[in-house]
Amino acid sequence: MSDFIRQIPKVELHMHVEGSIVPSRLLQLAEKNKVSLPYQTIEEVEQAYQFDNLAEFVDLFIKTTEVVQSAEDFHVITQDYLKLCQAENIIHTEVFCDIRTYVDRGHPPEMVLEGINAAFDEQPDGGISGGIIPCFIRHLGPEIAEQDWQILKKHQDKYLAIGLAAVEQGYPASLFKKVFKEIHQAGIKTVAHAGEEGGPEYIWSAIKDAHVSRIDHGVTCLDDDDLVEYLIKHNIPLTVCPQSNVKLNVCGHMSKHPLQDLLKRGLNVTIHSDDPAHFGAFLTDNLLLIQEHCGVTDQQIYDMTVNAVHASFATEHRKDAMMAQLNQYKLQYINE
Ligand SMILES: Nc1ncnc2[nH]cnc12
Ligand SMILES: [Zn+2]
Repeated sequence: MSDFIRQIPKVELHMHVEGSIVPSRLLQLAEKNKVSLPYQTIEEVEQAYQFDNLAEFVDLFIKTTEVVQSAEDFHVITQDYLKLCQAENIIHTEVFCDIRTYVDRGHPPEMVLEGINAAFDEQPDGGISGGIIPCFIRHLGPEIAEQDWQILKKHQDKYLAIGLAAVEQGYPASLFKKVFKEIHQAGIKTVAHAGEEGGPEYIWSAIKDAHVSRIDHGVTCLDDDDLVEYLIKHNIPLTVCPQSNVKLNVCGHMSKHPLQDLLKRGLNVTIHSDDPAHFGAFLTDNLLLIQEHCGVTDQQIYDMTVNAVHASFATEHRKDAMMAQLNQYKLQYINE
């Protein structure tokens, strides 16, 4: 069964690029850039990656981003990540980043956008496709998001969409209504983390106030039948990250994850890794874990991958090519 998961072409839509920095690269960048970290060995880094909740995680996440200090560093971490994608047969990936953390440290925003894009640009024809989704850091509030938008406005050819991430509780998308209206009017697609720790009202707000094409996480939608109905009617994808939900105490053990309930209700679910290095599970691991602990079948894995192709911001032409690749696996494994 797991051969199917390892071999099927995959699509990643919810992955924060600094969350893919493996401990060895983290330590190497810290040494190169003379950043003093509270851990010296790979084991110490791994031990530090234990979290009680999202706020605690976001705090550590932002601290570890200090090791990334140049476009070349972003280039290298994205190259590392794309190599892992190749090994997992991830054929398309849309990576989150934020510019604010770096702008506040005196770096130009181009450092982030151009560093990451340089790695995508090196992909050969027919190689891994994708791009960047810069996110506002919601706990910094709407004024900072507006400043970020003024920067991002000038670089519209360098990203696929704009997102909203970081500490959710107390920071609904409604606070960012004005800036998201401007972004929407500029014809730029949006996504937002919602319903990770926050309740259904955060998801409603992401839909109504941030005009999102996808909800990142969205697992708490099950607490509101009207919301579930709305998400189904409008076919709004939920980019669900099972291992992240376990590691950040959203759902307890993986066997308690609400994934099968989301699927039974007929929601448009896709599966992703969020911060794979921090949570110890890249995309393939997440798929293996849900198969083992949530009873997810190969057919469900296939269907969620098809959902991810359609939920992506790839061109229609690229989506057709991805579907052609996926269909081969359908014939091989599902129709047998
Ligand atoms: N799981 C997550 N939720 C919100 N913001 C994040 N930034 C990195 N990982 C995140
Ligand atoms: Zn996330």
